[in-house]
Amino acid sequence: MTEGGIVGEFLGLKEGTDADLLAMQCGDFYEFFAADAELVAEELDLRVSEKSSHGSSYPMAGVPLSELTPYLKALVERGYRVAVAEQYDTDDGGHAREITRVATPGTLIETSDDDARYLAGVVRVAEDCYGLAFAEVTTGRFLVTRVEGEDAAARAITECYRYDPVEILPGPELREDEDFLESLSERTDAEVTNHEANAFAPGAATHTTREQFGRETLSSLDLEPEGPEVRAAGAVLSYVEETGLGVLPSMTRLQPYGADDFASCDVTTQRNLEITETMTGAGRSLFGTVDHTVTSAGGRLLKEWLGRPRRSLRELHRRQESVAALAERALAREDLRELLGEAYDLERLAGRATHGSADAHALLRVRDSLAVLPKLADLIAGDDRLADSPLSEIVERPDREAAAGLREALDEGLADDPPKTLREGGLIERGYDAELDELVGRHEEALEWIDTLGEREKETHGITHLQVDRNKTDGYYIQVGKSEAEDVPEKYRQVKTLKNSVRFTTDALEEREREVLRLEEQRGELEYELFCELRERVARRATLLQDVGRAIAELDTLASLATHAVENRWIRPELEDSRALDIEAGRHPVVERTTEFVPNDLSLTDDREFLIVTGPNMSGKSTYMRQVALIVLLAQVGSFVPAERARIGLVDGIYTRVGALDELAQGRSTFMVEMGELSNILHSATDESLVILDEVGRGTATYDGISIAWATTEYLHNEIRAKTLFATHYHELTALADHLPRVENVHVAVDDSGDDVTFLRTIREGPTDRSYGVHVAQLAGVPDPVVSRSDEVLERLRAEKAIEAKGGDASADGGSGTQQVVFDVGSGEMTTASADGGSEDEGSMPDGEPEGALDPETEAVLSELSGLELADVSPVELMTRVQEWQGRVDE
Ligand SMILES: Nc1ncnc2c1ncn2[C@@H]1O[C@H](COP(=O)(O)OP(=O)(O)OP(=O)(O)O)[C@@H](O)[C@H]1O
Repeated sequence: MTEGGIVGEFLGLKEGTDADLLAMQCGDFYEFFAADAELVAEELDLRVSEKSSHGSSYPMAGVPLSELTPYLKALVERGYRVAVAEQYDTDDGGHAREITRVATPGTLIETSDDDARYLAGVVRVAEDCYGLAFAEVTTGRFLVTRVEGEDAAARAITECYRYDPVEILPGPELREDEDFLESLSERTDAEVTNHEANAFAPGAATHTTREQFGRETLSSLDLEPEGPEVRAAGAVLSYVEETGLGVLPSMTRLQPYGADDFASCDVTTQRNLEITETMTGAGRSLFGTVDHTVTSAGGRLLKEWLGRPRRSLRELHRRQESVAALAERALAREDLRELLGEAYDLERLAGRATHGSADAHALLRVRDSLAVLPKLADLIAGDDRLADSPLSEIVERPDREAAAGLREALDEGLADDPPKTLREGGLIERGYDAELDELVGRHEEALEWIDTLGEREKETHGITHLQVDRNKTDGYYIQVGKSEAEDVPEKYRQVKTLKNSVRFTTDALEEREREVLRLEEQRGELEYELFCELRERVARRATLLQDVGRAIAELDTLASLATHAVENRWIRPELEDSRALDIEAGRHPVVERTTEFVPNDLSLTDDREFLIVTGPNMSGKSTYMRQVALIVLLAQVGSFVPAERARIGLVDGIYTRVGALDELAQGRSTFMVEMGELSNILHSATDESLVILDEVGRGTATYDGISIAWATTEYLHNEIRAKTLFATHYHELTALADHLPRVENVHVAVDDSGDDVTFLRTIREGPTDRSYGVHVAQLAGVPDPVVSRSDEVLERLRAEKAIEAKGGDASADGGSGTQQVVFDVGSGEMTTASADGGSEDEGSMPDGEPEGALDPETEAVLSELSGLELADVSPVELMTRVQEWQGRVDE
């Protein structure tokens, strides 16, 4: 022990670690001292006591050894890194402690959370080149990728969003990059940990990676030694090792993936399309709607698929074929799902076995899950339709012979109902090990001798009130009623007198007792040894468990897609390598679940690539566009889609600009966010992409907005040639269809033949000429006088086709410099003219003579008008203001 006593030892260990908290073993407890004790007590509601050590008193809080795990979990899940120091015996007969592990969010193997918990490493080797590694310590998954190009930083962040890591290790070069770190913290909830810089060094990282995955792995996977992804991987491995987890054996397979494998679906788009979470946090995401998986691994895989649409026709056809087969065979599908429900999370169990934290029940779960595989295979083989589908490949992929061998070994080795403890016997089945059987035989024999001793003694010595029993303090004893205590034979030695009875022992009983204890101990030890052998055998088969787990997850995901397709009348889309996008009677996969949905068509072809979608507020423009994006996404996941027919040319990416609810909360201007997203799309989209734009330009003054929307349309149409749907309230844009060959107008129809306006939710060809904004204002409860006045203003605007703003005096003394401003609603152009006849803008000059000097009220109105920030006022408020100004000027 160090000089400062136990607390001194604690503080010394604490100083040597960068963990936030230290749990130090002291006998049967893990103790936290000093500030750590107070913090832990506060977080976990523990009682704080005082510990005197070397003349001072320190706060102390502790948890029993066996209960550390839940506390550790709770602390790590709250974001703390917790070091654990274990006690060992020293040569001089005392105790000392050393830190054996640091539990962090990304290395928390004890999690009971079904979601994946990735630990990520990110390095930047150049402005336009990042390497990423994502490892899941609980399952052993280990993925690496490289992102390159002008937008590499944004794409690296998108990858992080996609895997949603719980802990991120940025390379040394990223630690000062505030923009990057800020984007990371906006996009993920991960803890950021600065792991030692050396671990990211090219040489060291390559060495670590080779040590872990094998010398030849890098070349066989086509990964460049010392490349960015290898550096990220090496750092992650070194961190896992340093935190003392020892789960490294479950990380057997390095899986590189590339940008070309997947259609791009960046963070913004995933959020806009509400794939795994909704923008407001309320309602259902796409995942929440289509998830019918019955295993947690299946749920994780489905989420991953939805976030990563594919581009390979082959892979998609394979998934579609499987979904189709399962959709057709309702009974077999239900049987399959029932079987899947019997499987546990094999990937996670593999992790626990390699980590050494699997108990006998965990191994039984491995056994039972492995037993599901042949049943799944039989079920698939027993149905022609399923047997002829790629589902057979999925169940044949894992090494079934090895799986059967391991299952048998577990079946033979493990007792059916083992205790929770590992060292007290009862774990191993009889017949598994001859030595154990012999020990158990002798143990049972000795117990039998003791069990029957009472009867024998009664008979031999004629004592009626006699029984043989055992307790902790006295061990085995013969208990005789007081009235007969005098009559016991000589060999009885008294050990204790109670009120009504006396306890005795004999040499023979003592000897048997010693034998029982010795045999119990030997049996416990041997069983533990045999159990550890079994557990190691399972650990050595981690890859097999991962394969079987993956097959089960895949079947579950495919069965889930099939179930949703059947229950919601989804159809199999035709996929092709073309630019076609043809959807008949398409529906929104989430909205259709809660609304009487009106289906709509979409047709994009080589000469019709860009649709301008107009229609009143609330008519369904956004829903229509999102539904198209979601149908394409689902098709590229391999799912069926909500439509009556769909022909889909694969896209290389889906890009959206929709809303910015959450960004607003973070204090950025809506317009800045909008333009940032637009800029990203214009840089990233290609002629094979699908672009969805909702109301671009709305966040700024009208003329700027129209101009930006106009130019964006031209650029997307002329330069990029992406398939685009663009919803707008700027009717001026509909004129673009006359100028740009592949632009067409569609609108969401309403019925206004009666007094009221009815939303028909139907998409029709051509532009709309009205926006019914005033009607929506009325629906929203805007007071009647404002609504009727708005109608009047609107009528006037329609009739005159121009808003005329009478100009004020340019000079303070009311001189001659008056101007007129005219916004021509038809052309969308604004013109101004000064009173001396000079035109400041190109365009038509308004008729009429300039007015003379203005009265003060009009001047006041004009000054308010010129000071008005259009972006800050809503249309309804604007109308109210105009109404007020008109009143003041008319007087
Ligand atoms: N095809 C449809 N069938 C049934 N309901 C629909 C359909 N399309 C949209 N809706 C419903 O209409 C409402 C308005 O839709 P949406 O938000 O898409 O309108 P919008 O035209 O984009 O509105 P705004 O221009 O004000 O943003 C939503 O509540 C949606 O559920």
